[in-house]
Amino acid sequence: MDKLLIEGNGPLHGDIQVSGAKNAALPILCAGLLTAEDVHLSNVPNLQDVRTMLRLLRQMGVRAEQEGESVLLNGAGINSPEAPYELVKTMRASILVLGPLLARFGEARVSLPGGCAIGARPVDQHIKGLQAMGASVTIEHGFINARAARLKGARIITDMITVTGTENLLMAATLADGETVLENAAREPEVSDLAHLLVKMGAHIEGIGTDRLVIQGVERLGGASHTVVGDRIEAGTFLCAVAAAGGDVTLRGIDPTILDAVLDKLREAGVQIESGTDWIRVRMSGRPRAVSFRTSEYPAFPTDMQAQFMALNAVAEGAATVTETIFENRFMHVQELNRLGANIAIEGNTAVVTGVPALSGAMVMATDLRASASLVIAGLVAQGETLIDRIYHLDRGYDRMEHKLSAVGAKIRRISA
Ligand SMILES: CC(=O)N[C@H]1[C@@H](OP(=O)(O)OP(=O)(O)OC[C@H]2O[C@@H](n3ccc(=O)[nH]c3=O)[C@H](O)[C@@H]2O)O[C@H](CO)[C@@H](O)[C@@H]1O
Ligand SMILES: C=C(OP(=O)(O)O)C(=O)O
Repeated sequence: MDKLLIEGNGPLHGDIQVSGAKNAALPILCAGLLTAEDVHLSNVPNLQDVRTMLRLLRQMGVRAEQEGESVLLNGAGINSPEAPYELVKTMRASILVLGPLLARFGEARVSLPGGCAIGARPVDQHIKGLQAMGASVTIEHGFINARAARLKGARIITDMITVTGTENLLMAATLADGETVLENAAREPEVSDLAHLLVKMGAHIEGIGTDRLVIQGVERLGGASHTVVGDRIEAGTFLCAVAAAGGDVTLRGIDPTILDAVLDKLREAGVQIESGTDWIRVRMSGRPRAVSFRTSEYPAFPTDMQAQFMALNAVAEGAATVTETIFENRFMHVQELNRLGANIAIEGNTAVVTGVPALSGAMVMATDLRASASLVIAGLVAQGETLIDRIYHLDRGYDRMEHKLSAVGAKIRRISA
């Protein structure tokens, strides 16, 4: 199993190219299931989750050619509308094949994703929405079996805001008979990016970027070309790294307006931010100030940035509270940060972080994707060496992170077992 070895090494300087967003690329790859024509994608990040999704699509009979950050999909030859447990268990986003398969082929068989380190993460709202559209759904032997000769438009109000739930129902609705209204829809930029691709494929969608999506179903969708939006969470992670370690770094390939809540908190922490249409420059000297926040749905502060800000608060001046409202178990990084000398106490869904002047390197274990990122940030500022085990979590969602950080002066290297 690969590990990352980091030596705390002072400020970071230079440029970093941000990759395409994992959470946009995964639903967008699934949209390739909705058509028999070619879908050309660019800015697809080089991630384990993308490789897993391509494997899953190929197994169903999709032709998927990948060259660098471009992917060409063709779903003319799909012969098996099924997502097996072996792939779903490694990547929960596999559930995103359910809506497109059912809408285009009238049937789908998708392994139920299990819980994961950050919470139980049920998919009841995906199922409820498809049932409202006339699907018959049974759950047997760990699989969701869904059937519908043709889905029918419906008005669907999900019990909570769900990102992949909105994406699954949106994709299903594009080929349904009649109008679907998705109330309480997720407004995350990655949902909008998917919707923009669907429109290019011939879908009729109104309300993109709002919490009410209105979709007029069409008989079929065609091919399209699309560039995946930049990854705001990857960008946010590098911003936190500079905020903690100090330095002057410009991130390229990222729209700053989709990071408003994160940039606000960084400014509050004392970080200097400048930005243009597709870049963000971050400058920091001295110790950050601790910042309190609570996670919430977009456009508020993202849960996927909570762990990285916890690492930043760990070395900040003062104390702050961090409240996690999206997932019931997303504080697994706290124990590991404390192994590095942080002072963090958990009270229910709130963590109280009292900043310390310095962390000290140690052996730590990554427990999930963003927990891994928080340990990398902590390792960059800790005195001495930090060895992070189980970085397969990091590889799911970061494109060559150690290369990008080395290029701006970090002492970080992968140790392959
Ligand atoms: C691939 C992808 O895009 N992953 C993102 C997506 O995950 P994901 O789409 O899985 O997260 P959701 O938005 O669905 O989850 C939000 C909350 O709703 C609950 N819930 C959700 C669906 C459902 O049917 N029933 C239910 O109870 C979840 O357990 C969670 O507590 O949004 C999360 C919240 O921004 C991010 O952290 C993930 O990075
Ligand atoms: C929780 C995340 O991803 P996933 O939904 O793929 O597990 C994440 O990107 O932080």
